Amino acid sequence: MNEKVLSLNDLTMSYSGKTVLNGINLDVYRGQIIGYIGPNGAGKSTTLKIILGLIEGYGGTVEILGKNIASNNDSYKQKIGYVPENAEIYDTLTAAEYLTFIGELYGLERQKAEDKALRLLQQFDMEEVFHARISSFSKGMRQKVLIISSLLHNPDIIFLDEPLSGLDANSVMVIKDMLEDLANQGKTIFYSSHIMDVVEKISNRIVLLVNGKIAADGSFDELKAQSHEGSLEGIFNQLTGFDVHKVTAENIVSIVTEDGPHE
Ligand SMILES: Nc1ncnc2c1ncn2[C@@H]1O[C@H](COP(=O)(O)OP(=O)(O)OP(=O)(O)O)[C@@H](O)[C@H]1O
Repeated sequence: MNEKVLSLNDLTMSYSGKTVLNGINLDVYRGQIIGYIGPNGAGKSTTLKIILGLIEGYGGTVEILGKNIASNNDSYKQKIGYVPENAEIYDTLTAAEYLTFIGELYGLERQKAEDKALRLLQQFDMEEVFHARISSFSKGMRQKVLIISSLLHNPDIIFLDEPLSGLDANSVMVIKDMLEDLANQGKTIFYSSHIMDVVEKISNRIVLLVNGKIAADGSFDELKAQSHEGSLEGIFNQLTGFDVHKVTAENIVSIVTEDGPHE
């Protein structure tokens, strides 16, 4: 498990002169579950999109399984899975069509992709909608389809951007256990989310990004020992210098209610 699978070296990114990533250095090892957290706009999705080859014009290097992703060989993409935060999902397709299509893109044979997709959907009690259009699905059902689509090709590294969005409590438990099992099998999980109690539970390493720089990196216990806060939520608030939640909440309520009840 000491194999380095991902290496970010002095990663930088700017949009129209505004620095978004300001020199990220990070080595990730096989079997790790990285909780990648940070305030809104910190640069988490940007990091993921660069690693996935979706954004160009960045500075520094990204190595996946020892190869620089810029060396214009896309074969590394076969080894990674991605659950994006906002997915373009082809609404007019059925779950069967969509998942088979994605499976084929990743190099699976059509029949194999379809069969695997159905068996995975069955695990979420969704086999009845295998041939229904995705446009008729609830938010949670779509999310399950997305998660399945990222796993069909048995990737080595899985990137998840807010993957539990819309999932009910039972499904959340399944996904949490599934991620742990995958990591135990040597898969590497890169997990970005704002749901601190889940990140705290599933990650064996937490990386906090603030203003495009890594502000903390360690296990939950290590971060806890450094900050003397009892929860990841508390650590997050402390390390991001946010201590005005009560005042902000009071301000919001006072603005909302300032004119009394609406007649
Ligand atoms: N295509 C773009 N053009 C211009 N600015 C962008 C673009 N994409 C992202 N940004 C800016 O880069 C910064 C980082 O965005 P990013 O989506 O990486 O943050 P994040 O940490 O994922 O935030 P969130 O927690 O809200 O999802 C933000 O200020 C955002 O406005």
